[in-house]
Amino acid sequence: MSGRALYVDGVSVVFDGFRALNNLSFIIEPGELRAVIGPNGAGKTTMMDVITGKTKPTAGIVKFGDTDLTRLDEPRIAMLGIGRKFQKPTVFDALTVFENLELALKAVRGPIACWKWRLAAEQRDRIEAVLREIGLSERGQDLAGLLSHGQRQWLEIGMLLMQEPELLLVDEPVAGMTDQETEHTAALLARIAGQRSVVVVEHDLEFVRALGCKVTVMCEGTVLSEGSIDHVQNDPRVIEVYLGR
Ligand SMILES: Nc1ncnc2c1ncn2[C@@H]1O[C@H](COP(=O)(O)OP(=O)(O)OP(=O)(O)O)[C@@H](O)[C@H]1O
Repeated sequence: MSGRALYVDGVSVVFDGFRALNNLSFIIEPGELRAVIGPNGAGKTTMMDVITGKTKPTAGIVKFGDTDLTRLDEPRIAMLGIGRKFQKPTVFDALTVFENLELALKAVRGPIACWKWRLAAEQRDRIEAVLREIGLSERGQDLAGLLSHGQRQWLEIGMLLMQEPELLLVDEPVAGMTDQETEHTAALLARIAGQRSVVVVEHDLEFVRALGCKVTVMCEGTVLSEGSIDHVQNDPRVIEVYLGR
């Protein structure tokens, strides 16, 4: 897999004297799937805000390949191929599943290109490929409003995939999902990583185990532990601040 690695090195974020991130460092390799866990207030959301340009670090380096992300604003970072999925899906209920994906494709093309927009065969194929990837091939012509909670989350992941991100940040994807939907989501994220890097922030440890990837444990704005799920679950420091409570 060619592609860019994400380097976060010595990053601190200080809000009114409070250190939300404190010398945070990690590397995400191209095509890697990584889970990030940690107690409330550990700095997970702030870490994603720094990568996407919503928050500027007080100190440290954030690079995507050779590009310094700290110098770019949010739209420029998105255009570089860094996508973010928030917890709450933002799909359009009154449109079909297919139309939602079509809209995500148009969003990439920009307003002028959309003016003359015609859905070429190539783009139709791309939408159908994403429908297969997210497991919604049978639901393409259904209104998004008819989807289950889990299916809506997968559709939103599909909408991000239409933009062909190189790095996808996913915030608590399985909150409120059934066990079966959770399993499906783990398989989906494991499948879509490889062609792109995927960072998943999640509290559900069974889901994290199902992802079968390296886990970073954050606490008080920094990395407390890193390794396989078995490694971090047996790390006494992790047990003390996170698992043992
Ligand atoms: N804009 C802000 N101004 C001041 N403090 C902030 C701001 N944003 C976050 N914080 C604080 O920074 C700390 C880290 O918050 P963050 O939301 O990144 O943690 P988290 O790990 O995502 O938590 P959770 O699991 O609850 O979502 C928290 O103590 C929070 O109150």
